[in-house]
Amino acid sequence: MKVTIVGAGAVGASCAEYIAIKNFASDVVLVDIKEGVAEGKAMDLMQCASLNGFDTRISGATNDYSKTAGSHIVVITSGIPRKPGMTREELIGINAGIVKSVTASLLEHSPEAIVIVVSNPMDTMTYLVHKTSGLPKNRIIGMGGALDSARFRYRLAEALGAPISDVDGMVIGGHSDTGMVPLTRHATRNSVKVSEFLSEQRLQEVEEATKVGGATLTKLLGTSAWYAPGAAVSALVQAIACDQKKLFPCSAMLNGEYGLEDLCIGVPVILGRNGIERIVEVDLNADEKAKMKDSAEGVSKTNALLEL
Ligand SMILES: NC(=O)C1=CN([C@@H]2O[C@H](COP(=O)(O)OP(=O)(O)OC[C@H]3O[C@@H](n4cnc5c(N)ncnc54)[C@H](O)[C@@H]3O)[C@@H](O)[C@H]2O)C=CC1
Ligand SMILES: O=C([O-])CC(=O)C(=O)O
Repeated sequence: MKVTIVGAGAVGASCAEYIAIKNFASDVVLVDIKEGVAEGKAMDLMQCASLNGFDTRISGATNDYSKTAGSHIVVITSGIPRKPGMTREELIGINAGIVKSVTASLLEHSPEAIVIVVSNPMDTMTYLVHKTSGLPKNRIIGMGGALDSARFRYRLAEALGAPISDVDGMVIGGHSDTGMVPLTRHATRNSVKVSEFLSEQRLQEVEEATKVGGATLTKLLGTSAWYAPGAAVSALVQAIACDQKKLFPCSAMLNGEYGLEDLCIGVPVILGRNGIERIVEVDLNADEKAKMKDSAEGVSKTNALLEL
């Protein structure tokens, strides 16, 4: 199983590290436009192999896509991250051009690959890959909901005073500061609804902290986060590589599901060797449906800025 990651920056390198540590892929290729960076990070990571006990071969290439040929899964993390005070949507001007050209180069050498899009604004970048690549929709997956859900579980566990392993919860909708839809009504602590433990007000605070999870870290770090994003991407890669049939919220092209059409937005999907093997339609109440509709309007507004 060969995995290529374009963008050997913070998220790309973190993703490569988690994939290697989980030891399920034979090869990981890092590609970056900055001379020597991908080669250097690959060498540094390979020098962890004997210490961390993995056999995955990690190599790097400066803009040479011939090294990526025959990849089963390709991950796009190339592009600029936001700075404190910015929204993800403000990155569209620079990142759209990068994502479009990187996708074309990747598919030239790996026409059968499944594409995972990470660069922001992620839902719109995923839509761009759909509109420009001609790939079937099961093979284009946007990563956002897996990360947002991990942050939701972190905030729920904090509020509950419970271990994170006790908590289950999911975030759907757009991967933006205002567009996320945490499904609090469905969240549980070891099968017991979290509303049995937490007040309505505390749950609202958890939802708000979840939605601005990326912005909170960007303010603290001066750039956006990379450990949990890298871990979230590696979980999606593993689900596909190992045909796990795991359920994750991912940005998927919708054709009527959730009453939405012609946009990519976070919804629960089953991931296996064919990429998105099924979109799962959760029964939403009126409030959740309204939030999902608002979120979709926001994503569509950003999509309209693309020059397709
Ligand atoms: N979807 C999600 O949940 C998340 C998305 N992101 C997004 O991921 C992207 C990457 O973030 P970081 O890794 O923190 O940024 P970074 O700046 O550390 O790394 C980006 C890398 O992309 C490279 N790059 C730029 N243009 C390229 C091109 N044409 N070809 C190959 N490489 C190119 C840069 O040289 C750099 O090394 C950002 O757009 C960020 O907003 C970050 C975290 C989570
Ligand atoms: O916040 C950002 O810009 C990066 C990102 O998407 C996240 O960490 O959720």
